[in-house]
Amino acid sequence: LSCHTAKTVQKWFDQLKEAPASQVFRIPGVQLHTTGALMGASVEDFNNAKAQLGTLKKDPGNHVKLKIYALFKQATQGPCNTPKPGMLDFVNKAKWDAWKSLESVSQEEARQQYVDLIKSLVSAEGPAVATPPPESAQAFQSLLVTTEDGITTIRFNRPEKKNAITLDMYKELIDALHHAGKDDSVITVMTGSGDFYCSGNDLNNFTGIPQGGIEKMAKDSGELLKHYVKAYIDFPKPLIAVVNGPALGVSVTVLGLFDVVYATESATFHTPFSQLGQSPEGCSSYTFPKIMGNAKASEMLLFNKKVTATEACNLGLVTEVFPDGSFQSEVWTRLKAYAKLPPKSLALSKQLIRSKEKEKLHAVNDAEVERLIERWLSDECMQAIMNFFQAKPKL
Ligand SMILES: CCCCC/C=C/CC(=O)SCCNC(=O)CCNC(=O)[C@H](O)C(C)(C)COP(=O)(O)OP(=O)(O)OC[C@H]1O[C@@H](n2cnc3c(N)ncnc32)[C@H](O)[C@@H]1OP(=O)(O)O
Repeated sequence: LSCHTAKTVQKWFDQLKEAPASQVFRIPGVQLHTTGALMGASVEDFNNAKAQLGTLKKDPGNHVKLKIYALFKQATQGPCNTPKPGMLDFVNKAKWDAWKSLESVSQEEARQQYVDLIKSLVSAEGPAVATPPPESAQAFQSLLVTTEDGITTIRFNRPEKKNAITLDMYKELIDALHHAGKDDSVITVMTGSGDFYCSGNDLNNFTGIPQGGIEKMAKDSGELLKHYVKAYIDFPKPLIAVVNGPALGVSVTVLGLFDVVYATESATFHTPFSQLGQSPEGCSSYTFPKIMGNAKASEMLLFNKKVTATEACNLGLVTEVFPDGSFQSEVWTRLKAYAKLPPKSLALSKQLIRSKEKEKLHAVNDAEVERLIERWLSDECMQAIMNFFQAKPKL
């Protein structure tokens, strides 16, 4: 740099300080790269934090994820100058807003804040303890699946999101059910981690608009739902729901396809379809009226009536209700005894009970999915989903 005046060199350094990370400066006779080491966190710290982010075990929640996203963009690209996404593109709009809000934060400061935020998330998780999965556990992202004492247990495992079912989770559930139907267990149990059984369809499934547009998204979701419900209709062994807390939407409707439903006293059952501009699925438009009669089914499926475990038991949707305090011990003692019964006898008896209806159930599933594809494209449904996310200052 000695061949340039001090003033010129100072000007280049000033530009360099303001430059986005990784930018290359061409100065006569030299090439300078921004390294991020000028102040605050170094590029190395930043890259380490980026790598650590992928190792977090707990989902930090949408609010924090937005912050991380915005800091990352600000640190690597500087202020947001991309066009604002449309109103209905909820996820991208929220991301854009978060990035835009950091307009006045310098890239160095954003990098430092990013590193500090990731550090705080990592330390909040405590020291990493390697816990080997049980021998019979299968690897899924959002489910815990184990086989023990003749029982395959499929556990919804997104407690921080109340076990809402993402698109990938539907696929995992289909796989887990197929596997459980063929493994050497006698019965299969579905239950939830945390305080919820399941909050139904993850409403984010309908917020990002993929390539191919919303028509394709609705069609693909319809196909996925059809296969998901089919996995219950065709399930060959006794299938038991252990409803450990509130259940919503699609996690309730498929209960009509289970053989036994045990619920803890504080569980509730809610199918808010009209509220969401949607229509029933999981064969509930057929199984609910059959189980509880048209009038009671209509209260649940048309008018969003949330019922308690005891009410659901009186309606015939739930087999038995247990006190919260003894729910787990009573239910699992009973299930372990069931799993000692002769497996072939159980499977064949189930087939006798269910086979007469299979064809009908598949036809109902097809019709429900067809109606839902149309509903998902309706203004009523889009507005309802938008309301859910707008009601909360989070995604
Ligand atoms: C292939 C597609 C098939 C589609 C099949 C269609 C099915 C239809 C249905 O399933 S309809 C039912 C849809 N579910 C809902 O409408 C429930 C929406 N959620 C809620 O009403 C509430 O979150 C709650 C009552 C389940 C829990 O309320 P609570 O106040 O106790 O907790 P939070 O709201 O703070 O929830 C914690 C975080 O979990 C996120 N979350 C919960 N449920 C869902 C969901 N269904 N979809 C997306 N996200 C959900 C919530 O947003 C919080 O996240 P955050 O911490 O990041 O803010």
